[in-house]
Amino acid sequence: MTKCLRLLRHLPWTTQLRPALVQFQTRLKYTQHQGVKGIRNRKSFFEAQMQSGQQAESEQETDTGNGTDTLDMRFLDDRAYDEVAGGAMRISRDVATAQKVLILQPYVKWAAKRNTPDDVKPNDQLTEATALIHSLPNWKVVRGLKVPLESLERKALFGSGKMAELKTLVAELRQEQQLTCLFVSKGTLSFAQKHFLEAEFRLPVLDRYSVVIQILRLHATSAEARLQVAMAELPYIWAQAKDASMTQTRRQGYSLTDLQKEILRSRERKLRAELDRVRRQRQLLRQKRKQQNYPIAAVVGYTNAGKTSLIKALTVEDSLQPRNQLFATLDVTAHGGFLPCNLQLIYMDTVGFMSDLPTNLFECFVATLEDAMLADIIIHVQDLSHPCHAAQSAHVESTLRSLAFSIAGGDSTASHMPPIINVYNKCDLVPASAEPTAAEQEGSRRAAHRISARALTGLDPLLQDIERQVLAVTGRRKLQMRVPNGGPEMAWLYKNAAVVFTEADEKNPERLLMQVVICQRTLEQFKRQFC
Ligand SMILES: Nc1nc2c(ncn2[C@@H]2O[C@H](COP(=O)(O)OP(=O)(O)OP(=O)(O)O)[C@@H](O)[C@H]2O)c(=O)[nH]1
Ligand SMILES: [Mg+2]
Repeated sequence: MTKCLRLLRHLPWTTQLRPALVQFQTRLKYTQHQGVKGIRNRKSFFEAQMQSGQQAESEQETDTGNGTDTLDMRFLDDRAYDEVAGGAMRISRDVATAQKVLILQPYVKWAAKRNTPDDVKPNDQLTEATALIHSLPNWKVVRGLKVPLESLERKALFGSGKMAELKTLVAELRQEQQLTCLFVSKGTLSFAQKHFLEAEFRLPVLDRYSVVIQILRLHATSAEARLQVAMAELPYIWAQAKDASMTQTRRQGYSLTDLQKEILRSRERKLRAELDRVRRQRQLLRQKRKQQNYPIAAVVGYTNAGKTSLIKALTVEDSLQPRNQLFATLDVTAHGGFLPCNLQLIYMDTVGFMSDLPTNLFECFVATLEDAMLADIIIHVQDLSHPCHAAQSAHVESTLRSLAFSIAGGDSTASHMPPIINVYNKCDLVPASAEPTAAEQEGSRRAAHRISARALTGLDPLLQDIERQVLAVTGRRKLQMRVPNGGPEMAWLYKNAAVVFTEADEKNPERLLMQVVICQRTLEQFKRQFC
């Protein structure tokens, strides 16, 4: 069986062949939370290593416990905290509650007239706001409106004429369609703005921060993701409370008592302690992967660009479920795949980025994104069919740069970014004959692979490029070696290097020609042992 597999892998690597291969290969997945599942048939080996690693860590650091599986999550379910959070976010933790939403997309009139490719138009903002609401089950958009404004900072947000118009509309929608809340699609509304609008409309008013938190709460199923989302809620609550106390709204309903402040502080302390534990756990896993010497490719990109779909296409991993929802992936998971040269590679799936969100919302996910920044290469997946493609990729690139900067401890000279491979996904949705858009012109300057993760097109050249970059960055080389046929050298190379192909030596039938991909360290080991 193993021989058969090897033979199969020596055949040219084509997308058509891949599904057939998959039936034979046991592709296993590693996740932070379910323990390490390793790659190919090395699961038990990797798990044994993990256990010994965990033991070593708990021997060294007795206060760290036994990893994320034993995280104490009970404190997350805290009614007193939920009340405080609900007061700030205007929405309960219960995501199952049906909501009928009116979306108001405010935009600054003069800014909307600018016409650079990186500018997101109000129409596109409204589409993104609608997608946010549709990411929550049982939430329906009753109507979406763009509202031109002079500035987004006024306390009333809208002028008096606009306000009267909106009030009439809200009253109508309440009667006809049982409207339950308003979503003002702006990063955060100040407490004063929210309070004022709620008094006028007599309905709860949500901003982007609170809607995104609600989506994250829904999609966070693993222990780590739940901790991170819980942490992401706190800066928002503190900011709202600070704003409320400045506007002296004790009488108006939202200010924190000393007891509530203590509830928040103690929750923050516990969350920090648990997240530190998660971080150490991640570092340990990174070390293990380094020891295993598997090259790692982090797949990053704007939310819904198709990161999970691409990994699924490259690894043919059945368990991966791409979903047409924003922030579908909240856990960094690793998936084993093969490069054309037969080298095993780990693809890391990551949480998607989104613009117009306060940075502290994503600060909590930095620990997971660190994995991406410390990978050997980054694959930046972009949705070419999206009208704001250029703005989205510019946002991802600048976030990556600032992540690299913060990981380097704020030292710009030390900040390091792995090589980036740009991938334009969803090409099946872009008419081939269409005039090149601004985004595409931008792309031709930056050399990107045009693929469709759904239609499985363009993947072979992409894999070739990934291979080229991985070999270069990890110092691996392709070598032709002549070894005794069936000898220990051959077995050693199969075990420790990636064998691209083998063929009998025509001049000497007792010898075998092996093309292998090998790193310098492994080559030295080989020489020590056999030469
Ligand atoms: N038409 C088309 N749809 C695609 C393609 N790739 C992905 N999709 C769809 O786009 C949606 C999002 O795909 P995902 O792979 O979940 O995107 P993601 O980047 O992982 O999203 P998040 O995890 O939410 O950040 C799904 O409905 C996919 O089926 C493609 O090449 N063509
Ligand atoms: Mg995903």
